[in-house]
Amino acid sequence: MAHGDTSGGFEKTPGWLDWYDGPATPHFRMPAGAVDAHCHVFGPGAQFPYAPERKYTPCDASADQLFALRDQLGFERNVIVQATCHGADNRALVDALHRSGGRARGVATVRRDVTEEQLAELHEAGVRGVRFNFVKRLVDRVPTESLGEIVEKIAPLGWHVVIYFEAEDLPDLYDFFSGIPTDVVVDHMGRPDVTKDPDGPEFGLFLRFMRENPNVWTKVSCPERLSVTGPRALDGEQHAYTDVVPFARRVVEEFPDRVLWGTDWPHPNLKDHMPDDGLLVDYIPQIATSSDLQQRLLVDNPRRLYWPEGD
Ligand SMILES: O=C(O)c1cc(C(=O)O)oc(=O)c1
Repeated sequence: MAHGDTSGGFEKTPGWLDWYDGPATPHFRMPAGAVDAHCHVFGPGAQFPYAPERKYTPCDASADQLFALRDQLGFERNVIVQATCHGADNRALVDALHRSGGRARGVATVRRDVTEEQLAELHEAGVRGVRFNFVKRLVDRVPTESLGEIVEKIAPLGWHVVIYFEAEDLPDLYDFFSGIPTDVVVDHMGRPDVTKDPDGPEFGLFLRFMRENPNVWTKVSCPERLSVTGPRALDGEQHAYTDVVPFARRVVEEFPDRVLWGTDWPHPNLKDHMPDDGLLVDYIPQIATSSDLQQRLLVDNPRRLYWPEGD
């Protein structure tokens, strides 16, 4: 089977782009102990079926393939985030965590009726957070009251909440997000429209959200998703996605202790290209321009959040 096929009788969403096979070895020298703090596993569908309520059907992307990429890129650890194509069935995630030998932590999706026993099992496997998704093309909206109940259940475990939303929805969600008492991690900088001014009101609201809420962190990830003018991380490009750089650099410099970075492998739902993950790693020094900022972004911050107990 080719790397990107989907097993178990599932048919990929038409136009699906498979993850990039044989990525370049990055030029960027990763600091020791670096964490890829946002990546996913898909299936394999034959073993871990995709959820009936999913909005897309991906190619398979297994834990072993993820760990091979980790080694190739020079990361030591992963934070694996439950992908929406698996709904609240966390079995593929938990299996990947078990296979990682302690080198991965997880962020799960749970429903309001999740039990203490189920949460304890997830914790034992290495889960340290739950993900709330507000991107309409990915999930049906869950009422914020239900999410509030979930927060009450996970807070005693010391978990945090990962939120995924688009910039235009922040004004409506601002108060709900600001009321979450645990740590909060925003996926992909709240998806700014990078054709707008980084000093303008839209990104300004996101920066204000981070300033006003010291418990809020963000992943400065996914330039390949946010970029409009590129250039793309392909064919040896060493300065990819320059249109996203001013946004990410701004966040890294103002909040150096509350930023994380991840590959987002296997890059669900990209429409126009699939990046070479080696060249995507070479984007990092454009946004974290000193070894001190790189150390915090890639090592110190993710370890504080996901391995606070130390090694
Ligand atoms: O923008 C996306 O399509 C996307 C989807 C998912 C997911 O399906 O979980 O996760 C991401 O981080 C990004």
